[in-house]
Amino acid sequence: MQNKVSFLGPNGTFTHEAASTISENLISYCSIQSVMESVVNGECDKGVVPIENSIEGSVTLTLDLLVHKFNLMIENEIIIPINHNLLVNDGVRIEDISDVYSHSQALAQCQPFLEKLNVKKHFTLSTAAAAKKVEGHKNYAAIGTLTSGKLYNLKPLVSNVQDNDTNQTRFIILSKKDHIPTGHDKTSIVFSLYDDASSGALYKVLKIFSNKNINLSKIESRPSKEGLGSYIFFIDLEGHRNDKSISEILSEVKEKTSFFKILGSYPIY
Ligand SMILES: O=C(O)C(=O)Cc1ccccc1
Repeated sequence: MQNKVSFLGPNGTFTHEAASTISENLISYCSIQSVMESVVNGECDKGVVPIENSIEGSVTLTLDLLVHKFNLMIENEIIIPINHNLLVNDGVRIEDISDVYSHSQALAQCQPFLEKLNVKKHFTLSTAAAAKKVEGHKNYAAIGTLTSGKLYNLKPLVSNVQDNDTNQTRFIILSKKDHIPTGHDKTSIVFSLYDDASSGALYKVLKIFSNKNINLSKIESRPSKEGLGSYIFFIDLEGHRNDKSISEILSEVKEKTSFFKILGSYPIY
């Protein structure tokens, strides 16, 4: 069947909720990497993965895989509010809980609540994988969506356990191609500098954007994995890579950097 969309599953994850807003033809994969693989090998036309959360910041695995492992393009983005629930089996009281399972981002977003609970924390590949694991264990709880609670026979013992009421996550839709220009787009790029240690090296690249009045909506650095002090920079800039002015700017950035990759142009959400 055409237009299959993969997502970080199993059913009941936040990514499932995000992916449901764009398609009914969804296929669940158990890891971010396997979602990306499904698009590369043509099993699916698009894949949805989380990339950034308003409390916890970037999903670094997604960034690293896009830079180092897969040549995929960001075709669009989806932002949804995130409410976490402490999910338990029927009859379980808060004092029964010794272990809490969830995705690393979810555990981090609920840090103050979990500290008060004083429980052991365990990472799973997704929040719904945690709910699945907890089903039937009276001393375990999961952090996740109400949907995953329903799917895996758990009840929300406490709702809205995240650190902040305005918790949002940005998901990206990955494809082999990015989006055609719409007039209201942004472009995600990643690059590294010839010499991280030389003074003004990053400034010289950023100046290319500012000279042409191009607004940057995100800048973030990650280790290049080649040694301490060596970084790669992720930048989101306003405009589409097919706009003449943006394409000239990107060529200039490419010339002045030792590594350069366009992750895609797509509509601003
Ligand atoms: O595990 C999930 O449900 C996901 O979709 C990843 C995630 C985890 C926590 C917040 C947002 C997305």
